[in-house]
Amino acid sequence: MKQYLDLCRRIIDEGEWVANERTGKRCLTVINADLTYDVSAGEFPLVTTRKSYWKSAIAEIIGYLRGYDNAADFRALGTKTWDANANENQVWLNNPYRKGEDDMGLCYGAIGRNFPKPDGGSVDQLQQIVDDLTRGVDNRGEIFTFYHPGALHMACLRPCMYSHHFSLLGDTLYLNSTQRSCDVPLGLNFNMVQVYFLLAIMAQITGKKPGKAYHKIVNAHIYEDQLELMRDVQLKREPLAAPRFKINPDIKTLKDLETWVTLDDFDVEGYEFHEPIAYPFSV
Ligand SMILES: Nc1nc(=O)c2c([nH]1)NC[C@@H]1CN(c3ccc(C(=O)N[C@@H](CCC(=O)O)C(=O)O)cc3)CN21
Ligand SMILES: O=c1ccn([C@H]2C[C@H](O)[C@@H](COP(=O)(O)O)O2)c(=O)[nH]1
Repeated sequence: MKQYLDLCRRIIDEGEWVANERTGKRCLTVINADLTYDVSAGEFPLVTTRKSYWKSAIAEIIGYLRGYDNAADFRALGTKTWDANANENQVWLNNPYRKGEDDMGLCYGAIGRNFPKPDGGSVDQLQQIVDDLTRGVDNRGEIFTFYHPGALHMACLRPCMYSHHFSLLGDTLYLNSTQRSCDVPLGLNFNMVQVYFLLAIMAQITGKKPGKAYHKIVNAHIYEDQLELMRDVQLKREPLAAPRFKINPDIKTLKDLETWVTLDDFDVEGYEFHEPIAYPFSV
């Protein structure tokens, strides 16, 4: 939580204004931030200086792991966070590749679990990583990437957290996640939870101990219409004690995650938080 507040403060103190063509808004921006979550110590990085809808964040990442490409599937899992990008952005609505209502196109898991090979066919990166880690193998390239430069024009949005690289030291699993673009008031509140979750769940389904997760952010920004709420409301509040994150121990395989798991299989204990803040969202 301190890391998060420090980054928010740094953007306000040192950020530069950058015009963004896609959203038509200006963003106060810094380049490069490195956050670390000690999953072995159970340091769950949940924001306490406003109410965080952490179940939405978990639903998003489970949808990515399942390879969903449709906002309706995300809604069925428990989050509406993809509705606007799938259905309200005019550039995407005009895109000939859009397959109709709720389609998100080739983004995140839809490409990551079915990554096209130049010599034909496709690769399921996640299945390969799970198989390797389960056998105790880290080939120094256990990378789950969503970034395919030749397919970006076929998606409603380019992936923001676009690479997750897993490593084994003995039976301890580590994760390095990279994010190219970060909406700090809204997106990062979810992305921190997602990086923690990804290491915790991958350790559980591969039979490893979780170590640390390292989260690199390249472009970290606050949109102009979010600035006042961040500076004058959220940053005036004192953070509260970190809660604990619980995963149903019956989740043992990737298949379990793909088939029967719901948000009821996750819980947060001891979550104390300040009043909700409704930040504006830019489509
Ligand atoms: N501008 C922008 N920021 C993002 O963070 C973002 C995108 N676009 N597009 C793709 C996904 C969708 N994400 C989203 C979308 C909406 C919320 C949001 O509205 N959050 C509210 C309410 C959440 C809820 O009720 O479930 C919040 O207060 O956190 C958060 C992340 C993250 N990503
Ligand atoms: O997981 C996510 C997904 C998206 N975001 C934010 C970062 C940007 O504000 C927008 C994406 O816009 P681009 O023009 O494609 O950079 O969404 C996030 O923070 N986290």
